[in-house]
Amino acid sequence: MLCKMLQDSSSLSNNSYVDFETTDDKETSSMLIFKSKRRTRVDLKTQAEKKSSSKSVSLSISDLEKHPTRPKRLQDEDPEPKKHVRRYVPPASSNPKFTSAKQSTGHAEKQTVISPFDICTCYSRKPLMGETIIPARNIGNHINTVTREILQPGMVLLTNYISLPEQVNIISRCRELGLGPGGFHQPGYQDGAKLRLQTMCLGKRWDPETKYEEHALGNVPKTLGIPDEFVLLVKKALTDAQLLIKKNEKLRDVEEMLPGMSPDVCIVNFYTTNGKLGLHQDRDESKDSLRKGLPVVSFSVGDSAEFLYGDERDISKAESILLKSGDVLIFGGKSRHIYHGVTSINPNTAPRALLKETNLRPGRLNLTFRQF
Ligand SMILES: O=C(O)CCC(=O)C(=O)O
Ligand SMILES: [Fe+2]
Repeated sequence: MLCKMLQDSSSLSNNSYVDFETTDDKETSSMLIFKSKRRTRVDLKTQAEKKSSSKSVSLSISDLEKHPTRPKRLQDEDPEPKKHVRRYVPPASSNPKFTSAKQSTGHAEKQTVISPFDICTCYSRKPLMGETIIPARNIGNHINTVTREILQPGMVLLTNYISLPEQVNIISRCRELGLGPGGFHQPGYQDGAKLRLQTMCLGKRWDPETKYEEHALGNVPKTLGIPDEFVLLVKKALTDAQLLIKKNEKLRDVEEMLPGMSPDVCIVNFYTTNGKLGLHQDRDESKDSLRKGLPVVSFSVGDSAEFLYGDERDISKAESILLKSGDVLIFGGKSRHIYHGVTSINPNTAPRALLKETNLRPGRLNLTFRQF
């Protein structure tokens, strides 16, 4: 393979670089060939090495001919033992965002492997038998009590609603699903613009460009459904929000202000500490769902976030709230069409006990549930 690339690089002018990527079933390597008058320098990097330091070796053409495969020296110099990284190679699809890009470069077959985004820094474990987790309400010295607040008609904030074991389970399920087919990826638009977060869909698929159009998603792998325990938690939160409204407002039918719903869409977002999401409306669901004001139910886990909402797409007129780990925000009925977005993630604000249990990366996991 190396010789083939070098032959191909013979067409290169001097002092020029060419970047090859090769993939075998174990790892992806990138090869940067720098050609000058006398020598050809080859930089070999695995994906992991690409992120840290690169290795390069300067060899003449004759040296290289002695090393028809990856030079031994480079293999021996690996500073760390290789970690096993599960990689997903998506099938070619009509959707450019998911294309695995087996492109013919004219020099070598180039195949881009999309490494799934891992929301945890290393393997997170489930508690062992008999091992106790600090309950969510006893993190630190203060008690985190559940509060329920109506922010405006149809919009309810339940703070500290999701218990610590439930948050641990959310992270572990999302991590597992996020590493598999159809898992976390950085979504974007056809023009190349990208959202500043990682996302995946459970249940029905949504994409910022193609929305819910199934045919536009080509042969992207089908995702798993929404875990049952997530659905139960959404329904419980909705019932509690409705009870709060019922108690506060003299209404004959609470459904008029906040209807119930059965989620069939869950968009999971992961924001690293510089992640954000501009003001937008969630209005890609079916006409019927939007007309009835079927609510969006949002779970926050990890670092807290500055969340803006308002009736106009104008940051200066928007209200701001802090969404913390374990909070549930619901907006339906008259609030279903609010503009909303995330302006910042507050680093180092995730509960310590949660990080200890899960090794969640710095950042915030957000799940929004809707009924299409
Ligand atoms: O992260 C959040 O709190 C909001 C996410 C959101 O608005 C969306 O996914 O549409
Ligand atoms: Fe949204």
